[in-house]
Amino acid sequence: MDNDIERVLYSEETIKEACQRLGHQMAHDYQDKNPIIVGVLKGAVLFMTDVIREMDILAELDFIDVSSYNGGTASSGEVKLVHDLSIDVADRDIILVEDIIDTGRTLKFMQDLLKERHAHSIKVCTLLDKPSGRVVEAKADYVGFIVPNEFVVGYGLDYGDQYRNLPYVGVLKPEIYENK
Ligand SMILES: O=P(O)(O)OC[C@H]1O[C@H](OP(=O)(O)OP(=O)(O)O)[C@H](O)[C@@H]1O
Ligand code: HPA
Ligand SMILES: [Mg+2]
Repeated sequence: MDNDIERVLYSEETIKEACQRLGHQMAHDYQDKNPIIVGVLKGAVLFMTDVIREMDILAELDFIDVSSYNGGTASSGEVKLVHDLSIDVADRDIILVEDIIDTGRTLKFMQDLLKERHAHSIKVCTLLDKPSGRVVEAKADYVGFIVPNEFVVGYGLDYGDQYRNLPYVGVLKPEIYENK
């Protein structure tokens, strides 16, 4: 798989340092709040499991699966709820954990859903933020790295459901997805 990567953006070690920084920041902010930490399937799973282990606080975990890329490199524009939460979020403090915010459509969909269900507070932690991709207004409260306007894979991020198991984040060679 490494041959398909044009260049590594964030190494395993760099990602680990980001998980420690973000985890400690959130643990400080959520001391005694017992938040529900919601991982956004599938892409955020690796980041979620690493960052929560840096958080020495009481917290519950849940997962949600929303999809809009269908394995491609561009948002379909339509976000679908594939797998819903299992915990009632009413009156609870929620931390949404994402791998990347690009157009912002996925995040806005989830924030609207949580507001409809009367969550007490909603904050967002993302490993990667691609502000150049925004189509809708969407902002994260805890950000690992700002990425350039390129399609990245690895550490949970996919192209065609592949590359998620790369231990680093890298830029996919355009020839892999061009003319597909
Ligand atoms: O800001 P956006 O343009 O909405 O893109 C960000 C979302 O897109 C990707 O998920 P995807 O829909 O590919 O599902 P996956 O996590 O299962 O790969 C990524 O994991 C984010 O959840
Ligand atoms: N890589 C993988 N999945 C994504 C990206 C990306 O750059 N942007 C939105 N979903
Ligand atoms: Mg994806």
